[in-house]
Amino acid sequence: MQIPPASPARPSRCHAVIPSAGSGSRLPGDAPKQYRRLLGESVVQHTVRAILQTPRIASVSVVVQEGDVWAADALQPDPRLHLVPRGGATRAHSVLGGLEALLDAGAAHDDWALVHDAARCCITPELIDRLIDACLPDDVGGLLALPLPDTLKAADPAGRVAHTEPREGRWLAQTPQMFRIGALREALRAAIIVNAPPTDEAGAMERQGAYPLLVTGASWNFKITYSPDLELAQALLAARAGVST
Ligand SMILES: Nc1ccn([C@@H]2O[C@H](COP(=O)(O)OP(=O)(O)OP(=O)(O)O)[C@@H](O)[C@H]2O)c(=O)n1
Ligand SMILES: C[C@](O)(CO)[C@H](O)COP(=O)(O)O
Repeated sequence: MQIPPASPARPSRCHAVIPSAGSGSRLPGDAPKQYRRLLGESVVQHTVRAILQTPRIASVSVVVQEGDVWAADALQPDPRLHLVPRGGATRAHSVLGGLEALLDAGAAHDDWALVHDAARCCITPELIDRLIDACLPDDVGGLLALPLPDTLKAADPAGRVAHTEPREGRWLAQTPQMFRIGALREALRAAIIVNAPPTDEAGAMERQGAYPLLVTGASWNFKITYSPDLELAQALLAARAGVST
């Protein structure tokens, strides 16, 4: 991979990092969920297409496990797209592998990384632009997220309600999550070294004392996690494309 040089118009570039190295244990099948097919294309191909349709994204790194047998077939070649076989034990390890590959390829420490789950294939260029617009002028960066829409219950071990949690000020984290590459790499390294890999990039930054910006996302930017999510994603993508399923 080689990163194109920065230009005077765009001194800090935006790079997408797509962790695509998970096993999808909550959605068992012939292949990990990011390689399941929707409307004849892989989940990750739908994700990558939306990102490539965002002109401000300079490069897209899809992070896969070494020896991944599905990725090459699952993605259509594009000059801005790179396969990075540096997936790790957790999502945080995979993202760290992607950031290190970007730096090795010539990205600058103060370029931005937009980390986006391969499994959130209903993302749109408009949402990505919303995040970039909000974060570019910010010192820290931030993430797409949604204010909690429902009443929140805490469960006891018997599966009964222990109590109702307050929902004011609670948000559901989505992706992309946008931070400076150098700062995010240090934050992920620091968390991993003490065996506390966070489940998202904002979590790593929070451990460093930062306060990431919450930028309103969309309910349809959901993560494919369980089997019905595949059907929902297919229906949504089909409706957008004007085809029947
Ligand atoms: N070691 C890992 C684990 C996850 N991911 C990626 O992180 C994203 C979000 O993670 P999640 O939905 O939890 O995926 P999985 O870990 O694959 O699913 P599960 O937790 O059900 O096993 C997915 O695109 C997944 O491929 C990754 O790149 N490397
Ligand atoms: C990053 C994330 O999508 C934010 O909601 C999520 O945490 C990733 O999934 P995981 O199941 O926590 O690995």
